Order: sequence, then structure tokens, then C-alpha cells
Amino acid sequence: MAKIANIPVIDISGDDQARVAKDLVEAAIEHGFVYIKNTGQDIPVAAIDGAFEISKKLFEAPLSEKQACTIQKNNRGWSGMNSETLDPANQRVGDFKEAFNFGDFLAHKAQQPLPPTLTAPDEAAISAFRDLCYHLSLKLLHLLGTGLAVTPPTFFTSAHERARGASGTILRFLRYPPRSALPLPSKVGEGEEEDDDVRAGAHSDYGSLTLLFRLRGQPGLEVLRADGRTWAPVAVTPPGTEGDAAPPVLVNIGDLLAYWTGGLLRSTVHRVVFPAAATEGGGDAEGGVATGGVVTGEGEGAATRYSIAYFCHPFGGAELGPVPSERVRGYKGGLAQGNPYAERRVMTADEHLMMRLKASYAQLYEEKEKEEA
Ligand SMILES: O=C(O)CCC(=O)C(=O)O
Ligand SMILES: [Fe+2]
Repeated sequence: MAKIANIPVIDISGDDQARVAKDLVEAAIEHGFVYIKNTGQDIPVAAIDGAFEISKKLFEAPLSEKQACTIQKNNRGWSGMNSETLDPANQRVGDFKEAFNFGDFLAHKAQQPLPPTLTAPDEAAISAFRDLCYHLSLKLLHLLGTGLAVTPPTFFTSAHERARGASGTILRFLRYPPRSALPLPSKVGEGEEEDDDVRAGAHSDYGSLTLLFRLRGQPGLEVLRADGRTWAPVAVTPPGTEGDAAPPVLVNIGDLLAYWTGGLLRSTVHRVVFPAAATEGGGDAEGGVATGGVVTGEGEGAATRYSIAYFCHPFGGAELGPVPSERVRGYKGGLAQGNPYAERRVMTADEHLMMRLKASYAQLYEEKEKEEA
């Protein structure tokens, strides 16, 4: 049975902020993932619950309403089932998920079409949730700056200030349908990998940091182990957080921050699998315990899965130049082999993002290029 990923849990509200910063940096280097204990101080539990309620409502909106918000080249809007392929080299079909991406808001108003099913208060609540995520990200970036002894320690945060211009930052609602709702081919033989079993293909995130919110009883996220072959389930409620009012916020380093720090901070490959695979591969993904009265397993796992991700990016014009930190400079590991941009010149945050989006939404970009031709 697959062992759950050994990702540290950090309480960033601790008195000893130097220690917190150091722990955060070590987790980012070693795992690329870290749990931020939810004390309710940065992101109140009610705000998370509210965001999930709005997400459910949005996905239940009539298809025509969602289609009218179809994702555009600016990466905002709705993407339907199978339209995004996160692991194009290994997936025959796109991801079994639906997603809605929210870009920047202006005075609590979305700058993109929203389904009329969402009310003005819903829109304001999404904007407020995005703000909470932004402020938590800044806090984490500041801690990473101090933990790496970057001079000045505001080096990362200043590249993320909203006032400096538009960014690729996206708040994303995700809905993964149950396997029973899908026209999946019959199972392959025992122990064989079935590419189609993947809800979200193997990928690393593009931005600087990702904050991920999940619901108890809805496992499925896995991280690639250091062996580069096997997967470790990422518990929603890791040991020590069972009594907390909400699961910890799962934070991971994205490619941009890995690139910026010459590979010192790790952008770890991850994926989302169906519960049957999760059960086979790691039935203890939830430690087999009752979480908030919900016992995880086949029954619960067979349901629709929801998650919310906040992909934090620097402002578009931010130049990803050398990081003024001895630790970063002294790191000789370099970017992982096979990294498509290991040898590239300094690029801006926007150039970095465009490069990655083109790979995931090949269809969207091909269609647009044809239209424009
Ligand atoms: O739904 C999840 O648990 C993870 C989603 C994810 O990795 C992504 O959208 O980048
Ligand atoms: Fe991801």
C-alpha cells in the first residue's frame, strides 16, 4: 500500500518567525510542497466554505451559461471536460475535470464574463477570497525571502505587488465528476497503469506559488516521489491537523519560482487520480480515519470531487533575474535535466506563462491561430 507523502505541516502564526521562515524554505527545497496549518487567521474557515458553495453553484449552472464564458487566451473562463491536457505526452484524452478561472477583479467586479447564475454578492465573495489568497501568498513569499536571506527580503514580494501591473494570477474552481459519470473504457489488467484513470494529468504548476484547498473525504492528489516513477498520495488531513476547523492549506512551489531560484526551490510533479486508483494505490490517503464524521473510502470517494486552487504569479513585466541570495547563488544542482528552459535567458513572468499555457491548451491556441491567419 502506498505510503502517504511525508509533507511537513507548518504553523506560520508561530512566535519565532525566523524558525517558520527556515522551516518553510527547507520544505520548499526538500518537497516543493508544504501544509500551512489552518488557524483561521489568514483564511477564515467560513470564507473557504463559502467559496466551495459558490463553486458548486457555478458548476451546476446550465451548460449554455458556462459555455458563454469559455476560456480565452487570457486564461480566464470556463474549461469543460477533456479540454485541458496537463500531461500531453502521456494522456490520450484530456483531463476529466471542469474548471473555472478567475483573473483580476477591479473594485470587486470580475473583468470577464460570469454565468448569470452567480449573484453580485457571489462575485464580491469570490473577489474577497482571491484577496485573502493574495495576502497569504505575499506572507509566504516574504517568509521564503527571509528564509533564503534574500537582500532585500522583499525581493519576491515586490515582484508580486498588484499595483505594479496585471499578472497571470488565477483563482480556479475545479470539479471532477465521479468515474461512474464517464464513458471510460473497461479497466486494463491488474496492476497495469491506465492513462485514462487520471482526473488531472501529471504536471507541475506554472506560477510562483499555488495554494490548494480541498475537502475532507475527497482524496486523489498524488505527488511524484523522488524516484521519478512512483506516486505518493497527499492526505487532505495530515497527522496532527485532525482537530483543526479546516484542513491545512496545501502550498506548492511552481515552475516560475523553481526557475527563478535556479532549481533550489522545487516544483514537484503532481496529479489527481480517481478514488479507485487512490484506494488501490494508497487506501490510507486519509489515514483511514474519520474526518469530521466522514469516513473516507469507496463510497465517499466515488462522489464528485471539488477543489480550489490559487495560482500566484508576479506582475507580467517582472524580470526573473538572478536572486540576490548566497544560498541561491551557491546552489549548484541547477534545474532538473530535461527542463525545457534551463538554459534560457532572463525572461519576464508573462513570457514564462505564455510558454506553459501553449503546451496545455494546444487546441485553443491552434484554433485561435487558424482564426487569426
Ligand atoms: O485538484 C487538486 O487537488 C489539484 C489540482 C491541480 O493540481 C491543479 O489544478 O494544478
Ligand atoms: Fe497543479
